Amino acid sequence: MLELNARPLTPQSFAPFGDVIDARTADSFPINEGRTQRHHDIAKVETLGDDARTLISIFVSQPVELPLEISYLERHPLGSQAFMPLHEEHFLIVVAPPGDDVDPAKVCAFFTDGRQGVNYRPGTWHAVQSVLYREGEFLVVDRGGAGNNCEEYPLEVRVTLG
Ligand SMILES: NC(=O)N[C@@H](O)C(=O)O
Ligand code: NI
Repeated sequence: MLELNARPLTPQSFAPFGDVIDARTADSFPINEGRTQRHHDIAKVETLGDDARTLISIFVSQPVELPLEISYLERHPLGSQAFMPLHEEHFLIVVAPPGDDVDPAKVCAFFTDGRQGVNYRPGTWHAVQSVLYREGEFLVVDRGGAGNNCEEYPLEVRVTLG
């Protein structure tokens, strides 16, 4: 069993896996006569393969128990997948870099601060959505279309916090 202690999510630490979606760290500029600040082009949505299209969905998730014990990671080779909390929910992230095999030494675990979302780039191995403490509601942007866009990799991981 791989044991990991989750650490705070930062754009730099998450860079090998995708983007952190956070108004506080994005480039922004005023629009709408100054009434709105546009936090611009925060994450790269990618949809690959036949009949690819972008999906917008909402996930309502029940909280996970801690320590989080998972038995597999998954990846979406044909598209990115973004999760943005709608009510400042905190969630756990377990990721490994894209590739056909997962090197346990490269598996990382993070926790978010409520203001952060993530966008997994295509092929990033990750645990399924794991909200902490209370039911969570997330806006999800990912890829629809032909082909298999969800592959699993068996891996036993236990994640603790703090
Ligand atoms: N299956 C699904 O839509 N969600 C997963 O990909 C996930 O990462 O939670
Ligand atoms: Ni996924």
